[in-house]
Parts: sequence; C-alpha cells; structure tokens
Amino acid sequence: MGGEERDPLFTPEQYIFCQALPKIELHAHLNGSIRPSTTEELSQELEGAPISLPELQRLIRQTSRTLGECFQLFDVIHRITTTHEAIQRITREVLEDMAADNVVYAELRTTPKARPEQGMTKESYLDAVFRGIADYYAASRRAADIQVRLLLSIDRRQSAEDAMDTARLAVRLKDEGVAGLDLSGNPSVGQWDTWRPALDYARQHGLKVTVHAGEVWNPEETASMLAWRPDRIGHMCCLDGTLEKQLLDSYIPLELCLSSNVCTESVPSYGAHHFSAFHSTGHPVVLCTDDTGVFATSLSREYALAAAAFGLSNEKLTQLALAAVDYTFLEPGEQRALRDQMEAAIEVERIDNSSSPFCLFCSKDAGGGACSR
Ligand SMILES: CNc1ncnc2c1ncn2[C@@H]1O[C@H](COP(=O)(O)O)[C@@H](O)[C@H]1O
Ligand SMILES: [Zn+2]
Repeated sequence: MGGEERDPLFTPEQYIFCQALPKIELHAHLNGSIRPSTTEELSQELEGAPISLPELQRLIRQTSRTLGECFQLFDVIHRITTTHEAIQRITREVLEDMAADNVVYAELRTTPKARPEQGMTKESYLDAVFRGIADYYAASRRAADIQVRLLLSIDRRQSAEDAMDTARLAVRLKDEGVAGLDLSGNPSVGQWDTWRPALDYARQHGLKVTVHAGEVWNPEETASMLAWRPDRIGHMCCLDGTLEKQLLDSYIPLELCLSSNVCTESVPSYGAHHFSAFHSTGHPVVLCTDDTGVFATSLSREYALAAAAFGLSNEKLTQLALAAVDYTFLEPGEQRALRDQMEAAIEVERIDNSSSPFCLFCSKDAGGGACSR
C-alpha cells in the first residue's frame, strides 16, 4: 500500500531502499490500519450500512482531511468492524501488510471495545486480536520475521472508570504480549485528569505508557503530560518554545507520523515537520505510520518521505531504523536480540545488493567497493 505506485514526493530509489530496510513500527492503530479493500468489503456485507459505498470510497481516497473528519472516518470504520471475526481478520491482515513491508517488530495499539449487542466484551475483543495474531503466524512462512506486542488504548471519550478497566485488563495480560497502554482519540475531547489514575495504575504495575500529546494546541494539557513523563510520546505538533524545551530536556522518545500530521494539517507540509528539528538535535525520534488505512501509507513510505523531505542519507535512515530498538517497550535482553536480528538482516541485504548502487550502511555506491563497511 502506498508505495507500489510512483509517489511524486520521493524517488523510486529512495522507496526501494526504505522498503528493504528492516523497520520497527511503534505507533499503529489497529482499526486505522485496516486495508481499504477490507473496509469496502465489510461495508458491502453489512446490512443497513452506516454510509453509502461511494461516500466511504470518497472518504478513504481523500488525500487531506481535518482531524475532525478523521474521527468521523474512525466512527465509520468502527461501525463496520463490530464483529469478532472482523477484528480477527483485520489483525491478521495488518501483520501481513507489515511483514510484507519489512517491519520486523511492531507495537500494535487498539482500544478494547465492549459491544453488548454483539456479545463482545473488552476481553473477547482482545481474544479476537490474539486469534488474528495466531492466524498470521499459522499461515506465514516467514513467521519469525515479525514480532508483535500490543498496547491497549484508552480513548479520550472514555470515563475514568472505563479507562481504569482497560488499565486493569492490560496488567492482567502483561504476560500475554501486552506491553503497555496508550492514550489516544480525538484530542479536542476530554480532560487529562480523567485518565491519569488509569495510567498511574498501569505504570505502578510495570507497564509502559505512551500518550498522544500536542496534536492540537493545548499547552496546559501538553505540559501536564510531559510532567507526568510518559515512556514515549506521540505527535507533539503544537508546541511553543517552553514546551519544546521541556520536551528536549525530558529526552522522552517521540513517535512521529509524517503523513498523518500533514494530512490532518497538524503541520503545514513535510518540509516544515518538526521531525527535522528534533532529529537534528539528537532527540530520540521514531518514524511511524499512525493509520496506514486512513492515510494511504506504509512505514517504508514514511521513511522515504523523511529521506526526501530532510535529505537523509541511506546511512542516516539505517541509523534511524536501528535506534528505534531502544525505544521499544521490550526488555533489555529482547532489545539486544532484536538489534542483532536487524543488523544481520541489514548485512544480508548489503551482501545481496553489493552490485546495486545502494548500500544499506551508507549513501555511497556499494558496487565498486566504495562502501567501507
Ligand atoms: C490521526 N491521529 C490520531 N489521533 C488520536 N487518536 C487516533 C489517531 N488515529 C487513530 N486514533 C485512535 O485510534 C482509534 C482507531 O483504532 P482502534 O479502534 O483503537 O484500533 C481511533 O478511534 C482513535 O481513538
Ligand atoms: Zn495515533
């Protein structure tokens, strides 16, 4: 998705390099990563569909939408993914798409949903996600190539009680592959103090926490979130000098999603994206997709966009991909194993491509022995 056809924003060579690079995805929402073809199919199957198919297609194909329109689209997606079967299928497909994109490790986040009319509880929703993961591994011939952990999302529309319920569930499922908690949802809705006790609880029980922050201008909330010191933080598009300094001093890893931010007009253009400002100071940053199904992108495409917009060499892109290991919610031993796996994959790629002009370690010509690694 997103990269097969020519994209005028980067060169085919940049995309090919980024595709071959083993990558880590740390910010992807399950229902936002649904394949557009699956959205259309599920919508057709549904009796009394919430939206006409042409209208849905129009919404999906729109290249720019406000955050408000984005959340309308999520409401539509949620109304066509109400069954356990749909959730199981989407999970499998998301992993298939990520593995095909050379994502070797993913922290996939989703909001557990209770839908009594469907006989769905938050637990059974997550069981469906786990079945989707199992389906992927059962069918994949390259199963070892992608590892996955889950982050349970709290939606900003939720009450304190609902949020706490999700936090308790996450703690119970800690040994089943749930690595942490996320706070997301429409940034114009709700108050930080509502969900903070749930995030405290998760942290006290050994889970990591990431929050969406500064997606819209809300300096008091952004400051409170930073002061709470999440383990990672997503977006941070709307900052003033004080918040920027607070963030830089915190050294909290930033999950940055270029297409999402440009598409929703949280930042005006790729070139103006704050990725460059933070990355150039050495602040920990990781490129992520947010919602591949909503923003018609892939992680390779996000790397290629960054390469083109900020003039990143292949060596810099490789360093960026490898640095993400440190920002995962894995244990140190697991991080070491992942880094070894990625370095080995990069080495194989380098050897396989030794006659091509692209070296995974540097931006030089690898063919004539110009690469010194
Ligand atoms: C565009 N920027 C964004 N900002 C904030 N929250 C977002 C988001 N993109 C996605 N989500 C959150 O993820 C949910 C969909 O996946 P799940 O149903 O949880 O799997 C959305 O409903 C929203 O709560
Ligand atoms: Zn997000």
